[in-house]
Amino acid sequence: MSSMARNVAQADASMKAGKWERTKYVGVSLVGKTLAVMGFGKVGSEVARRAKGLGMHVIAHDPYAPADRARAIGVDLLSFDEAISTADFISLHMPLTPTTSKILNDENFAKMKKGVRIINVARGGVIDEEALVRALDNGTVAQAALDVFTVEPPPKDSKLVQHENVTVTPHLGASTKEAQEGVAIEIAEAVVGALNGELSATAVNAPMVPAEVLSELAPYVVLAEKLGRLAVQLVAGGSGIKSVKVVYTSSRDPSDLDTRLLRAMITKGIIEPISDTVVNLVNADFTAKQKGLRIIEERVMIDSSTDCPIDSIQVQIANVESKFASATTSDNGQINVAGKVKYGVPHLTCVGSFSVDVSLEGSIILCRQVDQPGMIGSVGSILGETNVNVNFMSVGRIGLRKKAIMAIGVDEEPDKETLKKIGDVPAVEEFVFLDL
Ligand SMILES: NC(=O)C1=CN([C@@H]2O[C@H](COP(=O)(O)OP(=O)(O)OC[C@H]3O[C@@H](n4cnc5c(N)ncnc54)[C@H](O)[C@@H]3O)[C@@H](O)[C@H]2O)C=CC1
Ligand SMILES: O=C(O)C(=O)COP(=O)(O)O
Repeated sequence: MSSMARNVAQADASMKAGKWERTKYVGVSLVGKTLAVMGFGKVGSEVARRAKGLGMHVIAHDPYAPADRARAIGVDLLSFDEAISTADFISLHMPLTPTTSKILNDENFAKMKKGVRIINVARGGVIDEEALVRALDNGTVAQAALDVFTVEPPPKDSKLVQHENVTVTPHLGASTKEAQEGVAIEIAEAVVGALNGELSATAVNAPMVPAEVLSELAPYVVLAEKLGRLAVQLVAGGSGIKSVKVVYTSSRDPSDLDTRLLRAMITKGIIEPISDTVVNLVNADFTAKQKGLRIIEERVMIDSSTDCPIDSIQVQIANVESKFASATTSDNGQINVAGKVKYGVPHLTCVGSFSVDVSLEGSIILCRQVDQPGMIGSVGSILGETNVNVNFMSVGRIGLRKKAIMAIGVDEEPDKETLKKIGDVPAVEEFVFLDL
């Protein structure tokens, strides 16, 4: 940006050609100018910090960037149109995706201030290069500094590269000794993380989920997997599942909700307990297809004042026999479980038509019984006799002294004898042990 604004490259070439052109290379100051940082990620936010140090007024556009991070750096996050139409300098730092491809085109150049200066060190494809040549020729864009090109290296006769108001470098953005070492460490850490089963935002063979979205969805990812594991353990025989319906309720617009990761984790939860296949974000959809498992997703928008990405996730498995009849909600044997994230912890909130409230950690014993006094005591003492520690208990009932479900969280797996004793308690009509 500095080199472009002060014509350093052109002046250097001119002097080396034996000239002394002081008036030709009068530049512009950066101080007091407005810089629009398009893409407020790792690079964009560092550019913003440094530009503020140069006395620039910095604005940014990034549909995923948290407002508090921008505020902490003293940058206003604006809409795309507001950002490009108010800036004196526009610096691109977003990834090349179907949405950002040729995002700077004739239509958008026309919205910019006359004499704007463009810097692209992101990816060549985010600019329509022919449109940029037109904008340079008609003076809309005064100068451009480009490190990246749609085709690299660009053709020798590229009008853009040859343009006198364009400064070019051959994709040198990350070419410092320090950056190369940093990138090697980052890759090694990502590989170790992936091998340890952590979610990776940078895997090239998985659907791209931006890091910001990934961290926001993290507790829902755990919830999705646990609900899948729980639901499959309610299927008698464990297999024969053909169709799973997942309903996400959220106050956000359904098109703002990227559920690929959650779908992958539900698939993982359903498949892993009943097969040797390891399921991850890369192979989830393929594995589901291979196993004849159809996952249908439905997004339901609800009114809510809390700004969390998802209110609840419901997993329904149709046309199977259930080990625990109370988990079925219809005559065709549809198993239905639902959960929410509460204070960052995934909770089971619904089994069939019974409401419960149980954190999805450790293992769970679900009992269906008649709602009557002494049940918690009877089952609790049986578990206590064999030193099985209860970490929570929740009872959901449909009416006073009618059918009820008791969900008991246990830290250890009870032995068969202990489970049989629970089943023998007269008021217990059915029970199931679920390993999460
Ligand atoms: N020239 C070079 O040698 C180098 C180029 N790069 C490129 O720079 C870009 C930024 O890299 P990082 O900051 O490391 O990536 P990053 O992933 O940290 O940041 C990218 C940001 O772009 C945002 N974004 C996504 N879609 C957007 C849209 N439609 N409009 C505005 N913002 C959007 C994301 O939310 C994210 O905050 C990437 O394209 C990368 O490939 C990065 C390093 C060196
Ligand atoms: O990290 C990036 O996105 C880059 O463009 C850097 O590319 P390089 O590693 O220098 O080939």
